[in-house]
Amino acid sequence: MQPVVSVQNLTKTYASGFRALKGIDLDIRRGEIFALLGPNGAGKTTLISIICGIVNATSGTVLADGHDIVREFRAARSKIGLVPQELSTDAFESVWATVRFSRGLFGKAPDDAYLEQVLRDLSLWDKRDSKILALSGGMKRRVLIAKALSHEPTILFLDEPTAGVDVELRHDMWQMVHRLRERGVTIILTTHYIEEAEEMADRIGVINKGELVLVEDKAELMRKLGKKQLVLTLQEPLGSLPVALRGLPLELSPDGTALTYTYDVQGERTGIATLLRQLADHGVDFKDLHSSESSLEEIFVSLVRTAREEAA
Ligand SMILES: Nc1ncnc2c1ncn2[C@@H]1O[C@H](COP(=O)(O)OP(=O)(O)OP(=O)(O)O)[C@@H](O)[C@H]1O
Repeated sequence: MQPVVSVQNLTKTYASGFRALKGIDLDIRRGEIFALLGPNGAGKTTLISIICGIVNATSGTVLADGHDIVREFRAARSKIGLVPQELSTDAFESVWATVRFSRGLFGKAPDDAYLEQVLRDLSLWDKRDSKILALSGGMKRRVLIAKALSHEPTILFLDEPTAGVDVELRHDMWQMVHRLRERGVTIILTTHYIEEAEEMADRIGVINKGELVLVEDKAELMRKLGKKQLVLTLQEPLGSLPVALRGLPLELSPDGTALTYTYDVQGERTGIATLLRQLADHGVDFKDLHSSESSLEEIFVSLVRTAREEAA
């Protein structure tokens, strides 16, 4: 099946000379929920802003539902809904007027029944006559989503949808995303949160320093992320790892006082019992032991490293 969004060799260098995107190739499958994950400044917003026609690319091409986003801008844009991070709408208008106006901008014939359904799905129907100005932050976020859906897009971008929102809105948002997917809408969201990607996405792309370092099915990625570490603080510093222990996923800290053992949480055996036995056999005593899960940062570092090694 043809991808619904096709990004080829996309680069962006800002006027400052900063290279925000360094040759991105990415195909989004029709009907999937795709999460773009990356640390601050990785290039997520730049990438989706280019696809949505808000920022010009320096080079490369993007097709949205088969339309070139530059040569066939209107056709491409009409397929796309964008929920930005911040609200930039006329604060003095009512919710209803805002969504009707948004729909009109895309040249769509009025369809009040459709818009009513969108507002009801977002628990905004009761607020339809309220001025945006008078709404709470969470309600304003809902208006952003309603606006993005007003012209019945087939591709919906959500930029950091749940950053700073309360539990109820987060829950509603996730439900809405699943409902839209059932209707065949493709959803692309950016996030800092592994949990959010884990909860929602079919596939995950990791972007770092303007490069797409990995695109993978969620299940596969979660398997890779499922690493835990056991840190042992030693009684006596070690000059080096005993030879017999070198085959294990063990790392000695530079000062020789701690050993870090990395294991796969989803593996059948953690190997910890064997590790402890072998340490005892080789006279390595420890005074403290604690376990930790890999932090998002460590995951990124390890993913970047893996991607580089595979490319080499
Ligand atoms: N107009 C601009 N001029 C110069 N540099 C910019 C401009 N817009 C963004 N950048 C830089 O490009 C890089 C990528 O920014 P972008 O907003 O795409 O990142 P992001 O992954 O969305 O980050 P965040 O999660 O913080 O929103 C950042 O280092 C940012 O400072």
